[in-house]
Amino acid sequence: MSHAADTAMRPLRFMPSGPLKGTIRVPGDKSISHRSIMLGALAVGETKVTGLLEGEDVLATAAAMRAMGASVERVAEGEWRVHGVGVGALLQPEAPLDMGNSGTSTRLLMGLVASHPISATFIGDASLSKRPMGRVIEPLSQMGASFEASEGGRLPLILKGASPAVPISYRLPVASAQVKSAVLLAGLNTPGVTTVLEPVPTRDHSERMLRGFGAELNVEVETDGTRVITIRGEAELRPQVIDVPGDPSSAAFFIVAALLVPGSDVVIENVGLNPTRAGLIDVLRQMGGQIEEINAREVGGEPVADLRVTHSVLKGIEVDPAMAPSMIDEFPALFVAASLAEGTTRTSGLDELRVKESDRLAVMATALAAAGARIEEHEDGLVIEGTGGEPLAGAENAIATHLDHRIAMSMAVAGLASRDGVEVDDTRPIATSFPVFETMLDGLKT
Ligand SMILES: O=C(O)C1=C[C@@H](OP(=O)(O)O)[C@@H](O)[C@H](O)C1
Ligand SMILES: C=C(OP(=O)(O)O)C(=O)O
Repeated sequence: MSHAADTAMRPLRFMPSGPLKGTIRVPGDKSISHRSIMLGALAVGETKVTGLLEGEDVLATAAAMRAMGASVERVAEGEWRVHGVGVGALLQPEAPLDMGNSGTSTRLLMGLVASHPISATFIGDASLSKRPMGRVIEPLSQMGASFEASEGGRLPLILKGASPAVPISYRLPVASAQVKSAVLLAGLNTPGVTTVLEPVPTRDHSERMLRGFGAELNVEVETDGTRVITIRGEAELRPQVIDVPGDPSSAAFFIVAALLVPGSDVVIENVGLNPTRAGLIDVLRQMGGQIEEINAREVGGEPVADLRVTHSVLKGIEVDPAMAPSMIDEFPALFVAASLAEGTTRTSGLDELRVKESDRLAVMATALAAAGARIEEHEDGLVIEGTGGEPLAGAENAIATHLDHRIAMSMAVAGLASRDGVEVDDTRPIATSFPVFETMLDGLKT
């Protein structure tokens, strides 16, 4: 599964482009795709999924669920069938579960295994093996699971599930949908009621989908805004028909590209606009970006619209740190937009960016500076002095992407908005979340 292990690095130079024009439809949402397979694998009967993202991260989840007894089959492009084993009936995987580059697969599956009477070894690529798993080891240990992890709570790790697991009430110490989801998924096969207290709201796909599959899940909001999420265990999940909306995190690269490249006019169809995911669009509008929502509707229980994006002169702003969870994966793309805005853009409260596929603050600061942007790196954010719409100079040497798909795609967009182009050292990681990125980009060039 680890693309990086079996092929050579694939560098590519992204050259300045003329106006981007046309209509595209980005692939399915990665978070919803993972959860469709996981929950389908726990429901008895056939779950039908259309619009599934066929990126490496989601394929890692599919392989893991197969290794634990579910049938997960591709019928046609984006169209999948999952036959589940039922909550409580996951099988002991015979080989280590290879999570590739995917934090979501790892942390959510750790939650599932933690309350089943099985053990599993989790392995991943060089990037994933640096990421902190202590944040899920802690609550899952409280529920009775045991762990043998590598130094600092990292992969490879062996997890032995608890049977029965113990229901807990857990206050999230970090704003993380992955930690929240790990505890809720462990709660599915735990007798009694498991509670997660979420002081800062994060993406709520797990809550929506668990309820959709028939779990007894409730959310109450306390006066200080804390969300209290309860799930009753030993649930019986019913198979579903799911149409996965387009991924706003993938759309982000084309939104920013269309705003930055003069003369652009692009329609991106079927973009998921769940408010816990749509922060980038709000911020870009505050900066003066013209992003129009057309044909707002619901797809798969999520708000969706087509977005028409036209070239705009952006203005630097101070980004409210409270927006961070609703655009956590979009900051690399925002930093590119800010590099061409008029004036200063300040971001803060972004410590979490340091523990993604790469340290996204340090890596983007270095990458954009190399491409001619004016950047200051702070402990929890970047301050960017924009060019006022002038293209960036571009980068002579290849940009180091550190096995991080979002760095590669963001710097590809920086290349489009530059004078001499930007070379990224390795485009392979793009296939983790957006395998058709380059083809789609080429299709918009005029
Ligand atoms: O739950 C999810 O599907 C995700 C949650 C976020 O991670 P954190 O929970 O670490 O913030 C996000 O960065 C990731 O791409 C997907
Ligand atoms: C952080 C990301 O994913 P994950 O945590 O699943 O690796 C991402 O897609 O930007």
